[in-house]
Amino acid sequence: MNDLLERLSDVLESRKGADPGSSYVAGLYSKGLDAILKKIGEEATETVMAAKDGVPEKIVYEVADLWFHTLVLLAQQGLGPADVLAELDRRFGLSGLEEKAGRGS
Ligand SMILES: N=c1c2ncn([C@@H]3O[C@H](COP(=O)(O)OP(=O)(O)OP(=O)(O)O)[C@@H](O)[C@H]3O)c2ncn1[C@@H]1O[C@H](COP(=O)(O)O)[C@@H](O)[C@H]1O
Repeated sequence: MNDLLERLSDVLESRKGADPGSSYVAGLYSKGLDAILKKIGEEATETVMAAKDGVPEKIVYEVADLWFHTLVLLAQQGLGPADVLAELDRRFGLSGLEEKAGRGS
């Protein structure tokens, strides 16, 4: 589970240059950055609507779609989940909460 984002990211990387008709991700890459950004906008809106509905399963489903499409964006930009996790880790370290949680050195 811990390395799921990395494994998924590897799959997204492997779709680069693949036949656009062979996979959803390859098709999205072939449409370009604007198409990826449009999907992120749509999934963000669907997440908002799910939260307004207040159905937990719907929220999880839509957030998964949103996370997935942001991972596609990162891959398309030559980035990956490790870059985002490093930034979150940096902020967590800055907050001082890391030491309180017993993780600090
Ligand atoms: N996790 C996902 C994943 N989450 C969501 N989606 C796709 O994202 C789209 C979500 O868009 P919508 O909800 O708007 O549904 P839609 O109307 O079908 O969307 P469009 O086709 O119109 O864009 C759907 O087509 C989903 O199939 C995903 N497609 C792929 N993955 C993962 O990515 C890997 C590679 O996928 P392929 O490139 O398809 O092999 C797979 O092994 C999966 O693990």
